[in-house]
Amino acid sequence: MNHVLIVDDEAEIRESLENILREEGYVVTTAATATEALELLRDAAYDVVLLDIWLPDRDGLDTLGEIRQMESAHVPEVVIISGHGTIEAAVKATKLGAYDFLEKPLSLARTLIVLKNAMKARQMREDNQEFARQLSVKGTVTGNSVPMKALRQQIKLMAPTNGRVLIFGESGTGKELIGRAMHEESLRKDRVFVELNCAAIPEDYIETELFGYRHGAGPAGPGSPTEKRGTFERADGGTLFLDEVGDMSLKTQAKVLRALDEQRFLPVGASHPVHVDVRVIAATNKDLEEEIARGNFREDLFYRLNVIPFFVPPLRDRKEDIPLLVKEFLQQFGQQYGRPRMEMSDDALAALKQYHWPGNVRELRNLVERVLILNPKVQRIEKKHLPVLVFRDAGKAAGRGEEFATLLQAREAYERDYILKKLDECHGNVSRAAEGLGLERSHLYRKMKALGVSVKE
Ligand SMILES: Nc1ncnc2c1ncn2[C@@H]1O[C@H](COP(=O)(O)OP(=O)(O)OP(=O)(O)O)[C@@H](O)[C@H]1O
Repeated sequence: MNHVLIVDDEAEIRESLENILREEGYVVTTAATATEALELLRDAAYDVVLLDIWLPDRDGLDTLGEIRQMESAHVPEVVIISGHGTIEAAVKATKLGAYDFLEKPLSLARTLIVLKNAMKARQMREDNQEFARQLSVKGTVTGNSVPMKALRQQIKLMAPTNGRVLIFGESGTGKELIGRAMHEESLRKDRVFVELNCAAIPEDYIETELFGYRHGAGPAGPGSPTEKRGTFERADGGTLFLDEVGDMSLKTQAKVLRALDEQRFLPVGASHPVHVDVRVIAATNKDLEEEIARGNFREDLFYRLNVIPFFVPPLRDRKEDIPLLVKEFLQQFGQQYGRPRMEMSDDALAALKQYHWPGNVRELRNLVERVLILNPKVQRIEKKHLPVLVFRDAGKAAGRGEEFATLLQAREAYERDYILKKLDECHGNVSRAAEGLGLERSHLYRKMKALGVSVKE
């Protein structure tokens, strides 16, 4: 929670701010233009953006608008920097959602205070989102296809036991939802459900995330606490959901194995072990047996986690679930956006069944939300309201070409294809694909999620 992006065309301001903020312990990146800034924001998560309202290439308010429209989990707080004569615009910007504004020449004291408060606001928003997410995902596992009915039965049967479950399935198929459903039907339902996505965390941090640290042995940063409880400790008495478990290093796997066997572990820098009572539910989109053969995953850990295997098929193999899922999402978002009784035409549903859904149910859910937002006056969603992407599989037969409405759409489609191609070359190995693309593995992972790309088994 300390990543700042400074966007200003004056090199002097960029450099002096960068030096000061670095000294204060922030991680700082700079950009001279709005285009450069938007590019950076699409590739990595920032907490606060200090945005000059007067930039050579783009209007500051437009840029602010674009930032606010980014995928919600990544939207940073924006602090506007304004010069003389642009205060009015800065005030307007705060009305449009900017957190605050700073006036040039910058006062060091005020800049630091505003930045600190913006960081706090960003943290609070994240906590609230997590809380809202926890409430909103309490839904049921929807679907009337044979495999989904079987899965629901399996959940009922296994939930009350303490057995470890390993859930296999592509990204976005509903593995976490199934993990939560298991928790809610278990004897631990009144205790916590803690999720850790092993692929979204840089390798260096996984151990401290899992086991926590003591006596200041954690990563340094402004206001970093001297100790932190890891996910194992926070999940005590409840369920720990380890997502993308195949993405842990062999070293971390050895520690997890020991923690599972002994139900105790040593936080980094601690001298005494912590005892816990945790039920672990793990999930993976990789073929772990193949990873074992390649020497990337420990066989003993695999058997420890895989007491009861669950297989969630990709959405393209159970397209009969689409109408029910759409109905459920229309109801969810209809309620959220104050538009009850939303529906979708049979034509549109048929078109959705033509598409191959590489991002699975997550992609379908995102699509329903996007269509709802982009068509504020519509109560019945027709085929013409669906994004072009859906028609790509059906090609010209559907009467829509490869036209994209915006540059962003075209770019996303291109990025998506390129990432898929790289992943294919690397046999679905995200780490190697990231290397080939010149990205951090965790960045590629976030990008894949945003673009609805999943690794094929
Ligand atoms: N059967 C379902 N019924 C209702 N909603 C679903 C279903 N499956 C998935 N979803 C929704 O789709 C989204 C993605 O699901 P989830 O996060 O559980 O997938 P995942 O397989 O864990 O993905 P990843 O591997 O990328 O973490 C969530 O919003 C979830 O609520």
